[in-house]
Amino acid sequence: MHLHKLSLINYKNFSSENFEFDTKTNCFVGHNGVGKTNVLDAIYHLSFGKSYFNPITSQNIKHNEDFFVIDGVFKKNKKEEHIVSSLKKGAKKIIKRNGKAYERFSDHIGLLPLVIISPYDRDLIAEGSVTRRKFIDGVISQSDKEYLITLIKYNKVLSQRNSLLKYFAINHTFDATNLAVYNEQLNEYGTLLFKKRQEFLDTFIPIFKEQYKAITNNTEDVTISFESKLKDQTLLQLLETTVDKDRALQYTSSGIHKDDLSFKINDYPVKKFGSQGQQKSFLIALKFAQFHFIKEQSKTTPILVLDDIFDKLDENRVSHIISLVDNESFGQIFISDTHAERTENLVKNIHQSYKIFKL
Ligand SMILES: Nc1ncnc2c1ncn2[C@@H]1O[C@H](COP(=O)(O)OP(=O)(O)OP(=O)(O)O)[C@@H](O)[C@H]1O
Repeated sequence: MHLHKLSLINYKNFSSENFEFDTKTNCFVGHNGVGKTNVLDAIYHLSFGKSYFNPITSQNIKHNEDFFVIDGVFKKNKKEEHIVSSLKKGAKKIIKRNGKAYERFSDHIGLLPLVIISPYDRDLIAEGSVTRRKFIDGVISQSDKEYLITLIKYNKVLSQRNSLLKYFAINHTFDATNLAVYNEQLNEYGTLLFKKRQEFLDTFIPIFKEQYKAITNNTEDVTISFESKLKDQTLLQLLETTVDKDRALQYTSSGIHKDDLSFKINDYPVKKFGSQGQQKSFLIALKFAQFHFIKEQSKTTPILVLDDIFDKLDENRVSHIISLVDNESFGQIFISDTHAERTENLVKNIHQSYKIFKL
């Protein structure tokens, strides 16, 4: 699968721009702030129906304009997939596949798998559990429709349960029967999601360890462990034991929306004890593992997007990583960098065919 053409109108700093891509490697080079990341983000948008960097879609309309259009032509299994995402200020975003608008954006997820490696990945280590859950959800959703649909249902019921808890508090009332309806539903969806997360990690963690070893060339013991209260009890039991707490807090304090991952190197948390280099290698291994996992599950080679790769690592490390990319298991790649010469020297080693776009 590859992205053949991309047209942007009023997307972030671009008024009107057209690209025709190489089936293998494509690089965007230029000074800081010229829009390299913005093009990569537009490509991400075509795959996920939203920006990677700015989730408030209306803010992606070019300043002083009132709409944007991202238009991409992909080739997948010898067929053309024409995806257009557009937004007019004040209206709802529309995503069309081959001329037909999606009723549910979630139907689009997984059609055009993509993995992005960007400086923002550091949030996976540095920030709270929500970024790690988003990572898990994002990886599984690209190859498991049932997971995504169940997650949407879970989140809807969760928000309804939270509204009910607020209602109880405001009106000084309580209705256990009413709450029990939501508990049952959360239990049904949450149990499935928990099981799928566990199954995912059973496959994913060994791939991650392999990738970390290949990237660092050493034998440090890296571990990812799944932290979930559902390991010891059912979600129904959990919700019943935390009911008083939930009423006091006016939100649901337990469930799969509290699951987390713990990252360790040689038994010490990466966040506190990992060197910068170790943290960067850890993140790249996570993303490469994501790539291989999705490829295996969806039987489609994801597009790989490497934003500002030199921000993460020195030139030797990047060359080493690129040498890992340099094989047939990777498909189309998009790279951004500020130095044209450095990028060209690097990409020559990936595939013989490449294109450099100077922005
Ligand atoms: N909605 C918008 N309208 C107009 N310009 C925007 C909008 N959103 C972002 N920009 C501009 O896009 C530019 C940033 O582009 P981008 O992040 O793609 O740069 P870059 O080339 O990747 O830079 P760096 O090398 O520093 O990462 C900034 O100048 C920013 O002001």
